[in-house]
Amino acid sequence: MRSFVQSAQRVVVKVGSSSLTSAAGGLDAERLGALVRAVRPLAGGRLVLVSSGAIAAGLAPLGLSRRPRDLATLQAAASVGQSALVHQYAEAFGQSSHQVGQVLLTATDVVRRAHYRNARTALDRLLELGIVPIINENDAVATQEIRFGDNDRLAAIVAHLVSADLLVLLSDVDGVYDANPRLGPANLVREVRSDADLDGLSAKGTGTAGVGTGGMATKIDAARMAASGGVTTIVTSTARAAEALTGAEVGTVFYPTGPRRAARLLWLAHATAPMGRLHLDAGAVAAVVGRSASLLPAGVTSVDGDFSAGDPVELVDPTGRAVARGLVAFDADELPGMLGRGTAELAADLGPGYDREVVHRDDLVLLLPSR
Ligand SMILES: Nc1ncnc2c1ncn2[C@@H]1O[C@H](COP(=O)(O)OP(=O)(O)O)[C@@H](O)[C@H]1O
Ligand SMILES: N[C@@H](CCC(=O)OP(=O)(O)O)C(=O)O
Repeated sequence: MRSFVQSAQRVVVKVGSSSLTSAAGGLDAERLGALVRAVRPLAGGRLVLVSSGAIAAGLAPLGLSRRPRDLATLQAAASVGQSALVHQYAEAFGQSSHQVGQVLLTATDVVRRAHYRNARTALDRLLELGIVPIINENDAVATQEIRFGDNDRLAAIVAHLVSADLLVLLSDVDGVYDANPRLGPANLVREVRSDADLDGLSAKGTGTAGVGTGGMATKIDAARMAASGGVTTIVTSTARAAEALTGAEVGTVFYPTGPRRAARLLWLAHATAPMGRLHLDAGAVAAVVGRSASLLPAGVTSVDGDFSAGDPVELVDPTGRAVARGLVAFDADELPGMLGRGTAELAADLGPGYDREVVHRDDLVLLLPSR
């Protein structure tokens, strides 16, 4: 038995579209009901559910037989499907008198400091009130640029946002195998303590006929991301969820590989699309990487990209290697006139608003050596 599961006070469970849809596509109320029965013992303060399935649930009402390709129709399907999805959760949890609360997040909600605090406060309060938060990406308004992209990654971020002790990623396969088990014989990977345990693994293909976006590769990325921020993660199937949540040795466990980090910094480190690049001189690299200092305008030699204040950018060393990511404090078009100059001089010249860091140390993450 796994004692870390039995002692977990807050657990984030993520369920994929593959576990909620019928073979014909569309939402399957029975499968959803089975999932709810499996997670119900944690409901009422310990459980946060991250559920996919909005797009799958929206297909039939819109008369679509498969996932649409264009963003606007996807958004429409998600909008229609999300309400059906949450309605079904409300009914299923309602059987044990548990209330659910829908929370739809976009990437900006966990990057910008004020939004991040707001999301955290809202989730904390829901849990204190004994309500089960049902989280999904806000697909109806998310654009390509500001997407989490998949709910596995979103669940890893949510696990940090609520300071969860445990993240459980549920799918239609009972763990991570060394190759896609649907395509031939494969061996279950029981434990991942470092990236070396994943050497040679192949994670191509998904189980869902095009309604989900994850696949095993995104679950592995999300589990590594959560583990790098100190959250233990189990990957297993919905069918084994009840066992996994009582501590049975099922699925694949990713053990923590790093200390706990704020969710927004975790997202920043793993954000797939920085909006620009700041080129640093050697002194600035030494300050930022070696001494965890803020980045000042004096150490920036040039800037690429079209970003606004608050956007994620990559910090690169003089050889062009990305060494860190951060939330930039100025718009791209403000920076060229500031580069290489001291903050006092900038303040005297341009005004007091310019006497500050280009990237504050609290908004900076150093990239993992493996990246
Ligand atoms: N190495 C692997 N181990 C386990 N499953 C794998 C692997 N590689 C690919 N897969 C596939 O990933 C699928 C799960 O991903 P997906 O269907 O996207 O799940 P969900 O919709 O639950 O997020 C499995 O059904 C399996 O076919
Ligand atoms: N947000 C989307 C799901 C995206 C996603 O990651 O799907 P999945 O791989 O099934 O977890 C939806 O609700 O349809």
